[in-house]
Amino acid sequence: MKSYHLDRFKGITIAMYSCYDEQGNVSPEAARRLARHYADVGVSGLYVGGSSGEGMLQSASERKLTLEAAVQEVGRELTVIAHVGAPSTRESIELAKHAEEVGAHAVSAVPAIYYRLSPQSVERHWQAIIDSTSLPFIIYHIPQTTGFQLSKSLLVKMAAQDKVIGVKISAESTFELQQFKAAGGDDFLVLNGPDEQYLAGRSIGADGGIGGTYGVMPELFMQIERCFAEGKLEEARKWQFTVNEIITELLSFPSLYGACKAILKLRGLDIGEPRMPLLPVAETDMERVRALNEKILHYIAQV
Ligand SMILES: CC(=O)N[C@@H]([C@@H](O)[C@H](O)[C@H](O)CO)[C@@H](O)CC(=O)C(=O)O
Repeated sequence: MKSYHLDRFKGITIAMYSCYDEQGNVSPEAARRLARHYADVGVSGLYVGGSSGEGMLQSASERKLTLEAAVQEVGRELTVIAHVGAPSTRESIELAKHAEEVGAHAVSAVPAIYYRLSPQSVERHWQAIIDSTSLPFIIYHIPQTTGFQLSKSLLVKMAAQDKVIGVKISAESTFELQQFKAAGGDDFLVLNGPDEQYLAGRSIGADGGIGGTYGVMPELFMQIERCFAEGKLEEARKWQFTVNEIITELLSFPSLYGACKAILKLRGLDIGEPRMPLLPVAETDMERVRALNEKILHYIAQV
């Protein structure tokens, strides 16, 4: 059995968006507002600095500012996981140590990006991060962006350590998710990444989910989770289909995060635009964004 309390990592964890001011600088104030909003909605946790958080587009000091703001605002109410993946192991270690200092509850990392890495390199990279703090560690498996395919054997080797408490799997195969769950064992968390498959992931063994589109409709994902936990599978499926209709529309914009941020802005939560090369919503698309926001609010009102 792991010596860490795993339940706190289950449920709905929001992959928090980046927060910038009008000049495009990281805004700790906006990060606090956004984190507070999610805590008030009642989600389980925040995943800070991941894909949705644009960690890879920010300097280490910017990432630290965002994490500090989130932990200070909601660290006593929510589980805060710091994504510390970076192009180099050295930078990831710096971020992991900082995450521990400021009170994050876990660290997580993708394999180092850009270079094609051997499994041995990735293992050494993750191990160096794990050894740099006393925090639990969650592997971030997202092969479609990193190009690294995590094998079951490496997963099993990593999961044998007390500190390695789980994997966030953003690959789209629910079969792989189930295989990782079986390989990791009962006290190893598997967290669903593709939001379109939240219910499928949960049904086949995921313990919860971490997702980017949760940020514009956390209530709907909490509803799927509630229905699933109560065994109301027909209802859970209905809500998953609703969510998928919304995600399909979100993905039709030139940038998913641009659309999500524009929606939050319409609701009074201005967290800036995505950072280039990610695109903001074009003025000509704003009518569509407004209609989508209305649709999401309509569904949220039915929960
Ligand atoms: C490939 C990818 O970016 N997947 C997203 C999903 O939330 C994704 O945006 C969603 O399912 C829409 O396709 C997450 O798994 C990533 C995530 O949680 C993060 O921001 O770190």
